[in-house]
Amino acid sequence: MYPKQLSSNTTELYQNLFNEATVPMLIISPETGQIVSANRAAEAYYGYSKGLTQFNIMALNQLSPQEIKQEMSRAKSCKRNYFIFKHKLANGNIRDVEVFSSPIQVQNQPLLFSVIHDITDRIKAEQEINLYAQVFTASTDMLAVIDDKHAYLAANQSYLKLVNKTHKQVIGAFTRDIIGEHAYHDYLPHYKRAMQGEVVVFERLFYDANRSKRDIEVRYFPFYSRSGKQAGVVAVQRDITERKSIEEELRLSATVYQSTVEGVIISDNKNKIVDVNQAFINMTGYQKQNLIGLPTLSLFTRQAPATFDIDSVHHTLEQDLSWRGELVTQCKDGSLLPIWATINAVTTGNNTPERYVSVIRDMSFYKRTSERLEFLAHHDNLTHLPNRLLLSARLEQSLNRAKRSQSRLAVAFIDLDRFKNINDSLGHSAGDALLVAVAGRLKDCIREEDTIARVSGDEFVAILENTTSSQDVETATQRLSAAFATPFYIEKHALFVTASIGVSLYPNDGQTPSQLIHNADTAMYKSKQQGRNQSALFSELSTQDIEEQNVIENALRGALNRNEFSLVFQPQMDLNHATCLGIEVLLRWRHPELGQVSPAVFIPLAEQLGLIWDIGNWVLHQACEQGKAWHDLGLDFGRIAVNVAGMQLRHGRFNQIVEQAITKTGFTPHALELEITEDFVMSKADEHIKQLAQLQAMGIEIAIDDFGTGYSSLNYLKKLPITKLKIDRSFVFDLVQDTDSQVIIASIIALANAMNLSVIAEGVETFEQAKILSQNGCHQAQGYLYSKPITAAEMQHWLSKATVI
Ligand SMILES: Nc1nc2c(ncn2[C@@H]2O[C@@H]3COP(=O)(O)O[C@H]4[C@@H](O)[C@H](n5cnc6c(=O)[nH]c(N)nc65)O[C@@H]4COP(=O)(O)O[C@H]3[C@H]2O)c(=O)[nH]1
Repeated sequence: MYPKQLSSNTTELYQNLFNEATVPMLIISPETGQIVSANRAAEAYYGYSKGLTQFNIMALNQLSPQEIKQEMSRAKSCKRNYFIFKHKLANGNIRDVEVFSSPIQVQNQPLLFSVIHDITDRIKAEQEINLYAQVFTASTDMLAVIDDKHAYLAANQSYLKLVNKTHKQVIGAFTRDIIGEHAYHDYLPHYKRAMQGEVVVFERLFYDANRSKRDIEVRYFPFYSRSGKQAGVVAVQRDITERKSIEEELRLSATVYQSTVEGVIISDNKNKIVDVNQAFINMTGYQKQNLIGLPTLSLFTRQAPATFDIDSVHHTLEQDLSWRGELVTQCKDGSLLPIWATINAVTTGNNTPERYVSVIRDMSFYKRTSERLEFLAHHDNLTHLPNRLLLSARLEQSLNRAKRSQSRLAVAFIDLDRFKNINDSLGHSAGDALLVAVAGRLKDCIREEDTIARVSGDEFVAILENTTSSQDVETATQRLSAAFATPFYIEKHALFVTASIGVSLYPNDGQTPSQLIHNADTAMYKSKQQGRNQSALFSELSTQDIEEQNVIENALRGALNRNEFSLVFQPQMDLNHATCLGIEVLLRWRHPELGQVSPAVFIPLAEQLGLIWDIGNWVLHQACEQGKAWHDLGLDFGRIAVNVAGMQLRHGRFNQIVEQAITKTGFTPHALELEITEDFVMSKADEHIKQLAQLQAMGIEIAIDDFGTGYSSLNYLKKLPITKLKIDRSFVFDLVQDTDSQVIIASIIALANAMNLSVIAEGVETFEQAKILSQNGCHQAQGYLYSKPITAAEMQHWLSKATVI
């Protein structure tokens, strides 16, 4: 509905107002859109002075005639009275305009009165604000605007997520209420600085809604009102947890790189060195600056291992982008260092190598350790001689050589005589020192191509190559024996040590390492039986010797049950009165096939096999029974002396067994004497003082057998509850000719006298020996001169006669 018609005066007034108004105004025909009239401000604005009425208003909008039509009909019917268009000015600028249109009627013609507002700048500003708002909202940084009263003016989604609150809860709320008292106090000093116009950057830990720890970087910017007054702070917070952990990883990697004990070489894509770490410098002694630019692989020698091939390393690196293996690098001082290298390419996205990282591990320690382990596996720990394993391997090789060259070789088995005595009397450290010294001498007396090995305790085996003639064998054996010609000085003792040697020969005595070693052992055993300190050839052993060796062990195991043992008796004489002071009981073993076996052979074997306990108990019981029987017959024989092996004494129940033998047989303990070897008793003197004292308290006497062959301590001799020393028969044997033996015997006698012990010599065969002994103060003797060991019946007969010879 258009307003009613105006009077002409009013029309003129409005016309003037229209023309002079500072706001651009247009009068437009709603039918056509044609500009009917434009005021001066409009002409100035559009830049068409006096020419604006030639335009259709919509032409300014650059619409098509069809669009103009539609727009006009919309304008006529539409209730809204303003529109926003883009109008083109005369200078070609396009401006955003807001058109306020009011329908008027002039001279019955319906017109549109339009006021034009240029809103280009406002729209631009709005667009800008809108853009910022979008950025603000969408930013992954957590943004909040806080006013000077600590209240939130704005907060974006990320921030709301961080504090786990809604927009409504946050806006207008105080920071203290949203982030909590603790965080508020943390933030406060930074906020205060920002409120003084500073840009503040700091980091802090934040626990998110899931209670996971996050690293947050906070930036506070001051923000100002239009008046230029600071209105608050813009807080930009960024979750730097990932960045921090990457930084941490990098820092760690850098620390590892510099502090690792493994050398690291970094090279470029042409494998030229760009950096090395300190460990590599320490390892090789090079200066870093001298290495930069060198081809990495040039550091590794082509020497060892033999399989190393630089070209294949290049090839593998190109193909697999990694290589690992054993190499050798030459250090600055020229030494060669075994290393384990792991080379990996660092690639770009398309798998092209950008860098190579070589990690170098010093293998010298492992090499040394494995060499050491290898050595230990094949050598005896004490003497460092080859052990049985290496001996077998070497013998195998020697045999192969001998087979090829049709030559001969000898295997010598060397066993120290009475080594156990030394161990027992001087202790294990002296025993060990002796073995080391023996090993040294044996090593010195063989040729370079020969081998000397230690196969067990005091047993050594030598491989003597190219021993073609029997003269060669004899010379080699003599050389081995010569190793024992002079005493060994161990712990201030001069030890005269001998060895029994057995020799087997390839090809006659065996074809394999085990056959040859076994046969040399058998020959050695024979030389022991023959009285020690000699050598025997396996080829010279009788078949019986060899078989005996093999069957003796089995035979001994059943000997007691088969009643193969018996006792013989040998009187002990008073030289002054030619009366019997005692009787030594000696064990005999007769095997149905082996015949009589010497105690020198079976007693050590019984000890070795652990049979001596039962055998010894049997002897003790039999001896007591026999003594009782003779007592019952009224025969006077002084004491019965029974040999006791070390192993029996070591048994916790020995004293009990003695007591039982006495009780069961009814024999008097005062007529019993136990003979204990010097070696054993000295080695365990402290342990056995109490045990022997108990026996002595029962009335039993203790004598020390084989005196002079061991290493007695005077101190222990004084402490031990003993009453008698038995001079070993080896001294008596050459008493007449050998002044050394005379001196030793004189010393033993003097010692016994000084300690108030009685002394008896064994093995007396001649009157001359008896005379010298007597002259030196030894008035007791035992030996073939008086009687060989005889059976119980013979002894009984001997005793029942007038015991005067
Ligand atoms: N050449 C020579 N020899 C003489 C003479 N008078 C005695 N003999 C021998 O000297 C050895 C003395 O015994 P032993 O030193 O205790 O040495 C004994 C002893 O250590 C051990 N033995 C013997 N019977 C037993 C036993 O029942 N138990 C233990 N544990 N060992 C025993 O066997 C060793 C050897 O015993 P046998 O062969 O019986 O050798 C005996 C004896 O027959 C002589 O004038 N000239």
